[in-house]
This record gives sequence, C-alpha cells and structure tokens, in this order.
Amino acid sequence: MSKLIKTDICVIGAGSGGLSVAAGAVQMGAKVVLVEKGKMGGDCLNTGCVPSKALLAAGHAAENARKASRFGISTGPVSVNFDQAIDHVHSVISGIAPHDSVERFEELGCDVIQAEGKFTAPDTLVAGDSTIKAKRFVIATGSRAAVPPIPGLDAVPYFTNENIFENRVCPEHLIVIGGGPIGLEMAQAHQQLGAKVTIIEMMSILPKDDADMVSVVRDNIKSSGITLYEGSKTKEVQSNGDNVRVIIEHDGIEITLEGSHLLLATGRKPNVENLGLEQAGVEYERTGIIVDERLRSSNRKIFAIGDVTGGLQFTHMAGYDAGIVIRNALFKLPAKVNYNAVPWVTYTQPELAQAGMTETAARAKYGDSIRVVRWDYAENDRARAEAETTGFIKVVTTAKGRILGAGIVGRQAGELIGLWSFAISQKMKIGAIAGMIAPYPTIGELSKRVAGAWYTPSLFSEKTRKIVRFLLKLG
Ligand SMILES: Cc1cc2nc3c(=O)[nH]c(=O)nc-3n(C[C@H](O)[C@H](O)[C@H](O)COP(=O)(O)OP(=O)(O)OC[C@H]3O[C@@H](n4cnc5c(N)ncnc54)[C@H](O)[C@@H]3O)c2cc1C
Ligand SMILES: NC(=O)c1ccc[n+]([C@@H]2O[C@H](COP(=O)([O-])OP(=O)(O)OC[C@H]3O[C@@H](n4cnc5c(N)ncnc54)[C@H](O)[C@@H]3O)[C@@H](O)[C@H]2O)c1
Repeated sequence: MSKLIKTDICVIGAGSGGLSVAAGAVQMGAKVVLVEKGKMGGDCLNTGCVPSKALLAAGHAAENARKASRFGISTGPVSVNFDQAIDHVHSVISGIAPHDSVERFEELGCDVIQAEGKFTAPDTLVAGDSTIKAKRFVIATGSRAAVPPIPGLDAVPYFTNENIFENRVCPEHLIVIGGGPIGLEMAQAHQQLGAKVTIIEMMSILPKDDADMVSVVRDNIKSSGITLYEGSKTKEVQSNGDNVRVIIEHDGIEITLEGSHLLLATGRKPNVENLGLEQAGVEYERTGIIVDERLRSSNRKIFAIGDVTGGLQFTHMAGYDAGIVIRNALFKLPAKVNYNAVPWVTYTQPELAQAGMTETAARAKYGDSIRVVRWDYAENDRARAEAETTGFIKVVTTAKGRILGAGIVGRQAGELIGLWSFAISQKMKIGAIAGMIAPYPTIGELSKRVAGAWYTPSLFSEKTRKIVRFLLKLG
C-alpha cells in the first residue's frame, strides 16, 4: 500500500545539487524528502569529478617521476600498476562517500527514499511505495553521457564516464571521441599511465575556452605523444576481433584507426525522461529543463538546478544553484542567479582555468575598448625554481580597469583562479590586485604582476617621467 508523505521540500536526485539543497534546507528547519534512484553523491562522486581527478593524480605522479631527471634525480624506468591506480580511485570515492550517504542525510533529519521519482501531478511525486506531496519540489536529476549517432556504435563495446573507472587493465590503445574536458582529462590520465591514446574531435578541442590558452594545452597534449585529430568526422565504428576500428575523415582523407578501447566523451544529455514532467507542468527542451533567473520551472512550485538545466555543468554550479533555491523556497527571497564570475578548470597538465569573460566574449560585448594584459610563467621565479615555466595569465578589463575576465594556463591555474572569480564578483578594478602584497616566491605572484602590467604604459611613460623630474626639482 502506498505511503503518503507531506513535506515542505522534496528533492529529486542526490548529486551535488540535490544534496546541497537537502542538507541546507533540513538544517534550517524545513521538512525534507530526498529521492535518489542510484548512488548517493551522483555523478561527481561516483563517475565524474572525484574519480577523474584521482586518476589524473595517479597519471601526474607517473609523469612527474619520468620528468624527475631534470632535477638530477634518476628513478629508472617508471612502471605503472594500473589496477592499483584504479584502487586509489575507488579508495578516494569510499573516503568521501560517508559525507553523501543515506545515513548522514537521515541523521541530518531528511527522509531519504531510494527509488526512482516520477511526477503524477503538479504537486505530487511517486517514488517506490511513497506518494509525496510537497510545498516545493527541486529537480536535480543531473545529466548523462550523450551518445552520438555514429554508424556501428551499437555493435561495439565502449566506455563512457559511467564505466571507465571500473576498467582495471591499462588500454593498449585508447581512442577517445570528443575533445572537451572529459576527453582531454581522460586522454591525459591514460597516456600518463602508459596507454597509447588518440583523440578525435569534430571541431577544435575545448571550444568553450580562450583559444590562446587552448593552444598551450594542445601543444602539450601533442608533445606528450597523444595523437590528436581536430576538425575530424567519425564516419563509422567497427569491431575487429578484440579491437575497435574507427574510420574518420580528416582533411578530406579517410583514415582507419585501430584501438583496443573506445571512450565516448561527446557531451551530455539532461536526465529529463521518465520524470513525469508533462504531468507536473514542467517545460523542457533538448538541452534541459527551462528555468527563469530564480531557477523556477514553468511550474512555479518546482525548481530545477544543476546539470539537468543544461547550463554550466559543474559541481560548483550545482552547489551555487542550490543556494539560490534555498533563498527562494525557504526565505521567499527573489534571489536570482548571476553567472558573471563563474570559474572553471580543466585539470590537465598544464591546467587551464577561466573566470568570467574570455577575451572573445568581452570583445563581442564591449568592442575594442577592452584592455588585455598578459604575464608569462617564464617570468615567475617560483615557476622557474620548479621547472614549470609553460603558460601565462591573461586578464581582460574595461577601458577603466574593471575586471571582466581572467584566464590562466599553467601550473596550479585552478588554485589561482579563485582570486579572479572573487574580484569579478565584487566588480573590482585591476588596481586592487596590483596593490595586493603577494608572498615571494609564489606562482600566485603572477596575479599581481599581470595587474601591474596594466599600468606599465602609463606608469613608465614620458608624461610620468616629466612629472617625476618636475617634482624632484622642487626639492
Ligand atoms: C568525467 C566527469 C568529470 C567531471 N569533472 C568535474 C570537475 O572536475 N569539476 C566540476 O565542477 N564538475 C565536473 N564534472 C561535472 C559534475 O560532475 C556535474 O556538473 C555535477 O555532478 C552535476 O550535479 P547534479 O546534482 O546536477 O547532478 P548529478 O550529480 O548527476 O546527480 C543527479 C542524481 O539524480 C539521480 N536521479 C536522476 N533521475 C532520478 C529520478 N527520476 N529519481 C531519483 N533520482 C534520480 C541520479 O541517479 C543522480 O544521482 C564532471 C563530470 C564528469 C562526467
Ligand atoms: N574539469 C571540469 O570541471 C570538468 C571535467 C569534465 C567534465 N566537466 C563537465 O562535463 C561536461 C561534459 O564534458 P564533455 O567533455 O563530455 O563535453 P563537452 O560538451 O564540453 O565537449 C564535448 C566535445 O565533443 C565534441 N564532439 C561531440 N560529438 C562529436 C563527434 N561525434 N565526434 C567528435 N567529437 C565530437 C564536441 O565538439 C566537444 O568539443 C563539460 O562541459 C563540463 O561542464 C567538467
């Protein structure tokens, strides 16, 4: 017999977004039901950020050992135990899992239902043997790998992010279709752990990032031995015994690639199916659930957050969205999203990080009045000491110096971008960063130096020299 539950908030999906809403709302006194059909923690913990960064860490460790000779340290040939690298991945997941677990959320006071949720009416969701009536619903059902319509794909085995972290044998030759962040991070992790890797990208890699910065990543990917085909169409996939054959068209020429394994990293699809969205009066399109600036769907009592809305698909954005929903649903405040200062990072070696507008986006909005300043890692003493001088920081401002965007490609770029995201969100001018005291020698000095470079043309000009000479004459 069906159990009727009446609640304040019902959250569907216990990934980055859903867990943040549930934890926040219940600790602020709301009655919360959390519905999850799969693993608690969603994509980020189980098949996304956490395993990918753990596998990259293993790859980077192998690569750093290989490169140790530049410091006069000899390691001998580096041998990789791939199975143990995957053990590391799963131990990281298990270490974080209690934080996202059913037990923790029940302890916080949530009613956790482990079943698939489906709306049957605008104010009713059915999950397992429970019928839930809530004052507000939050859809946080995430996304999954999009599988492109490549002929032959249904007849060959392939990895997506959902099963690649279960593979315990290092691929002899991994063919990756898609050169976005998933494709590049997984390509590099596998290459550094000993696989031969080929990437096929139909446009150009990392299309959402600054082209100058992407070219640094591209050079590094290629010089590491990964074969990269950009602007290439995947025409067909065939199985060949234990191998997979991928036929591509590159520069008008047909090329047949033979690999041991195939990874699809060709973007995401929102999880909108089987949710009863029509019964709930929630409109959606191919890219996801349609929401307004307050993250309300076409049914004003149902919010949608994170990947299922198809916007910026990052864990920190799902968390940010959660905060907006809490303010709207619990405190009845008309809080709206502001994505002006959003940071994101691709965790390859070198890392690529962006916050706010790229140069191209800023030029499109403000024209040629913008100013662009740049500073190279090669000019940074810490980067020299660590023999990691590849990369640069680029900052885009208005003519008057308000920071519009910053991009960093190089060592620890992801750690450095937070300062710029903060500065953009606070509408700061570049002078605030130029005036900051940065400890020496840190990679972080790059931020101060690039900000200082903004003033170089006026500071070291003939006009300044004249003023200084005049003032000195006064005694
Ligand atoms: C390989 C990879 C690496 C990534 N790396 C990063 C990174 O480094 N940094 C970063 O910021 N982002 C990264 N991301 C993106 C990040 O994982 C997502 O943006 C984030 O997980 C989205 O959170 P979410 O809450 O919207 O969805 P999810 O985390 O996907 O959670 C949705 C949950 O809803 C559940 N669900 C779905 N339908 C139903 C239903 N009908 N009933 C009940 N439950 C349901 C699902 O089982 C799932 O648990 C990565 C993604 C991938 C795939
Ligand atoms: N470090 C991070 O924060 C991180 C890491 C991984 C994923 N993510 C998130 O997950 C999202 C999904 O990542 P993704 O890399 O799958 O998607 P993506 O959309 O960013 O990139 C997919 C790439 O595949 C290419 N592509 C699509 N179809 C193709 C085909 N048939 N043949 C060849 N190339 C094809 C596209 O041109 C694109 O460059 C990202 O946009 C990001 O939001 C974030």
